[in-house]
Amino acid sequence: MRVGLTGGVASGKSTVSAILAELGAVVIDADLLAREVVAPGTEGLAAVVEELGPGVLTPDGALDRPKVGALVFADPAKRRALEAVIHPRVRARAAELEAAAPPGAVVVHDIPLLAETGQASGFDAVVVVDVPDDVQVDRMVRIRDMSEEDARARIAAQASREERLAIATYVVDNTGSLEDLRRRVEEVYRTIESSTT
Ligand SMILES: CC(C)(COP(=O)(O)OP(=O)(O)OC[C@H]1O[C@@H](n2cnc3c(N)ncnc32)[C@H](O)[C@@H]1O)[C@@H](O)C(=O)NCCC(=O)NCCS
Ligand SMILES: Nc1ncnc2c1ncn2[C@@H]1O[C@H](COP(=O)(O)OP(=O)(O)OP(=O)(O)O)[C@@H](O)[C@H]1O
Repeated sequence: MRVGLTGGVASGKSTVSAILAELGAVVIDADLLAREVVAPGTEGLAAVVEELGPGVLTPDGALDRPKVGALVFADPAKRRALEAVIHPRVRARAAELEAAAPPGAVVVHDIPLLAETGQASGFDAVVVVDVPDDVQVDRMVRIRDMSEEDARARIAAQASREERLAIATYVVDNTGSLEDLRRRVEEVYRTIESSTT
């Protein structure tokens, strides 16, 4: 069983995937892989430098993530260039991890840009974590200390709430408490598990 998990920035995907992992799913996290493939010393990092220039490195040779974020969320062409380096490498690594999952596992792919990259049809089910834009902004500003402008730029780089809901098999509303979220995720997981038997 292959499940896609998505949602806008700061909607609660990582929180949902942590609950799904506790419930027994094998979770493959695209954001984590997107860091691995540009770790210091990788050919992925060299390819990013080729595209965006050496100014995107910190003095110790790592990707300067805040700097790259400021660059690519203000310039769609640069964002696409970065994605063209990172996405194929993330997909290859995700496929390797999936191949190593135990037989019969529920494999959850946590992919922020699942709707944007047209991957929905490749999954048996798609779970969308849904909150209004203002809740995303509030969580980025309050918890992550981002400016409202940066938060809105990231949202603007993503599919709309409606575009994501259109590909959902299951919608997980995350406007309530963390306890509400856990209850809903357990309910969805039970339904997914029972659909595999
Ligand atoms: C621009 C980068 C360096 C900023 O790093 P930073 O540590 O601030 O953010 P992080 O990687 O943890 O991403 C946090 C969230 O930002 C959003 N986001 C990231 N990349 C993108 C993008 N290309 N388009 C739209 N939203 C994005 C997602 O909601 C993601 O969950 C980084 O996000 C990146 O390398 N992005 C390009 C790769 C990509 O598309 N990743 C997303 C899934 S593979
Ligand atoms: N129901 C909730 N109530 C209060 N805070 C929440 C709730 N759900 C998530 N959060 C908090 O909001 C923040 C964003 O959640 P999380 O990191 O799970 O989102 P995400 O979608 O994975 O983000 P990103 O797109 O940046 O990877 C976290 O600090 C998380 O603890």
